[in-house]
Amino acid sequence: MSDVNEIHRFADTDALVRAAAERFVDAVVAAQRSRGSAAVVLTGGGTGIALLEHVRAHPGAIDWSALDVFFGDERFLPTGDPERNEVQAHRALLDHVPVDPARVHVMAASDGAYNSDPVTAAAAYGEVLETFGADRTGPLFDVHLLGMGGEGHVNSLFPHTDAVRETEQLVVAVTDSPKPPAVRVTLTLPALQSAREVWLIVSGEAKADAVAAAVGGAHPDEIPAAGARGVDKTVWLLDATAASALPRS
Ligand SMILES: O=C(O)[C@H](O)[C@@H](O)[C@H](O)[C@H](O)COP(=O)(O)O
Repeated sequence: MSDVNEIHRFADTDALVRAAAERFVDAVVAAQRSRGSAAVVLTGGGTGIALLEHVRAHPGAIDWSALDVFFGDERFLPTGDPERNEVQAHRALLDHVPVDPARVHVMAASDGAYNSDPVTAAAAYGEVLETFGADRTGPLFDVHLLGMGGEGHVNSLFPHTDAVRETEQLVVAVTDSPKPPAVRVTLTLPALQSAREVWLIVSGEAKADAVAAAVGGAHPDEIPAAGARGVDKTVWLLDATAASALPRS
């Protein structure tokens, strides 16, 4: 796991999303060229979905048939609910590109296979990751995208919760998320730390203090984003306001 934070600042949210999307296309293409295929983890939230919309308009040379798509967290809601992260990701990008549906690994819906039980749904997604990892050499994912909340949450890992303290399981259920909806399924810090590169794409003044705390090495129990570290790289992509509490250098 790399201790180095790479920090990139952009004038505003539009410039941030555009740059993050271009970087995402380049990273996918590079992984496909060097390893034959790429594995990415998508995130919900404003910047994460805006990035996908930009990739849809500017897909570069991505080979959609050689891409595995995972989700960092999911809002445990019925199939097709517009608040589900995978539904938003499909609308923003996945419905519009020739991705292999068998390689889009969605988390179960609350009316799906697991009898409305998020714990079983989380365990099932953990098995999906284990099976995927068993066939792969090197880190599980090439890029794990993340947004971040004002109190430093990433995926559905909120401060001072069992989920952020998880050290064994790759996926857990959350039943009392402070950000609605309350019930969610989320990748844990050990899963995040199984990505070659973790990218935190953050915009807005309300997040500036948490950005500075995470970059400054806060404890993940206080600021979960501080535990979001890639094997090779941790990349912060920030707009000017989100970067405003960082030291100038
Ligand atoms: O399901 C979700 O809501 C997320 O995956 C969550 O972790 C999100 O990425 C952050 O809350 C940032 O969201 P914004 O970019 O909208 O602030």
